[in-house]
Amino acid sequence: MSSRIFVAIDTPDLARAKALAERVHTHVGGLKLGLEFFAAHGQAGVREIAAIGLPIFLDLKLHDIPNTVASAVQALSSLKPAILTVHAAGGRAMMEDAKAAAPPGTKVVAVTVLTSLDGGDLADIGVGQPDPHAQVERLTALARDAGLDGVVCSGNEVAAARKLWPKGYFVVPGVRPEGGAVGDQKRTITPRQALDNGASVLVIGRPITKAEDPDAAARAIAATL
Ligand SMILES: O=c1ccn([C@@H]2O[C@H](COP(=O)(O)O)[C@@H](O)[C@H]2O)c(=O)[nH]1
Repeated sequence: MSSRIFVAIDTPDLARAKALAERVHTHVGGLKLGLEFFAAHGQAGVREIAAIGLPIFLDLKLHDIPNTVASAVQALSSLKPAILTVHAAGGRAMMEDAKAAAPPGTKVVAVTVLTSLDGGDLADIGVGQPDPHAQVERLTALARDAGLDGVVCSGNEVAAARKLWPKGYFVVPGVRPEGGAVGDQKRTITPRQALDNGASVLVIGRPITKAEDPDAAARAIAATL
């Protein structure tokens, strides 16, 4: 079950990223690199982390017009990430073009509603339906119809999303061990509950990377699965 964990290596420090990845790599199934790391080290940095030998989840959350996103996906293709993210809010055509530009073997998944947002935040940005649950369902159906591989949502919505898309691939961040500090996350869930609700993979960052002993933290979480 530890193979269902992708650790979010969120740091702009390449040496620290490598050290963290090396420490946890035998206890997890993959490594997630996002904006913080990519802005600092680009494709060369991704290749260095990929050399450790685990699948790479490139979480760049692309969101632009279809032509720009498709070109960006094409420019990233030689990295052959296992998973690549776009924002579902970019619309159907953007998602269709992103998938068409991705290399075979890369799962393109759409972020529905960020796990750091709640209903109040959705109202602030003018989402007509300020209920994260309903918005996740709406964007899951759109991503499915656009031919993507799956979506990113919180563990609170994943059961409903999977009902709409039984064969979808569901990536769940905002995961916290029982009693863990939530930080900026607003829609959290425990690792066990997320899997029970239908997550395909879990994204876990700070509960592992900020722990005094990251490998012990990863092992302890894996033991709850
Ligand atoms: O809705 C989303 C989409 C992506 N993320 C990313 O997952 C990790 C979570 O890190 P934690 O330290 O476990 O909170 C982080 O890299 C986010 O960019 C997300 O949290 N929510």
